[in-house]
Amino acid sequence: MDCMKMTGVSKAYQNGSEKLYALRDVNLVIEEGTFTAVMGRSGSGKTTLLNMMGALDQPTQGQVLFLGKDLGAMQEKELAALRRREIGFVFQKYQLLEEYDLWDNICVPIYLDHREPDRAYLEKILQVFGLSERKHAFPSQLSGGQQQRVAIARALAIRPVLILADEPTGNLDYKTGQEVLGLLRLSQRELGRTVVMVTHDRESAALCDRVVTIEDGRIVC
Ligand SMILES: Nc1ncnc2c1ncn2[C@@H]1O[C@H](COP(=O)(O)OP(=O)(O)OP(=O)(O)O)[C@@H](O)[C@H]1O
Repeated sequence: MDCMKMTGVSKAYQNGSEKLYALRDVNLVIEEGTFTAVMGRSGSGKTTLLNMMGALDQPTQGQVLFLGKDLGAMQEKELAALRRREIGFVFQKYQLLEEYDLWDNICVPIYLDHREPDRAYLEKILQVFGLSERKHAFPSQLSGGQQQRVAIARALAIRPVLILADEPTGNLDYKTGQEVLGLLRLSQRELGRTVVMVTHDRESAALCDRVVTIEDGRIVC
């Protein structure tokens, strides 16, 4: 099944009397269980595309289907539930909560959904991610690479269908970035998640099943 299907998606901003297109007539299918890289220059529309996929933003034209459901036809409440349950987000700047320890950080999306964490599953993720010993550390006590691993663990905690990662290795050195990429790859291969990742790095993109390149809001290949 298609995880995501975009048809004729455009996003326009009114800039005075001019219209600025962040996305233009994008047609894109992301199949379930695949790892896709999104590349393009600064300002080409990568984040806008990811935000559309994550139901964080709505197109001004066109249709976005997630698992066959039309996001444009859903109420904000349903969209919020979908973001909480089906989509894991990973950002360049980790976005962990400083006042919570590692364990609580990864449980936040579960608490927000008023569910009980599946301890055994989360312990397993932490073990695979090499974080078991640091469960009670606070974000400020962790390295950048460790913080990004926590962010991926948090994204996986809800067992999402889709993981959206916006330059997840952007703040990391080469080796740590490769480790983080490896964990995203593992999430896809071993856990069957669909991953879409924005990256500026050709080498990282080469590890993906597919590379989508955007130029000036259009998909060029
Ligand atoms: N809220 C907004 N209002 C007006 N223009 C916007 C808004 N958000 C984005 N844009 C414009 O849309 C275009 C695409 O932005 P987007 O953030 O998607 O680019 P990007 O490829 O992710 O860039 P970067 O690599 O620098 O993060 C840019 O020209 C940007 O200035």
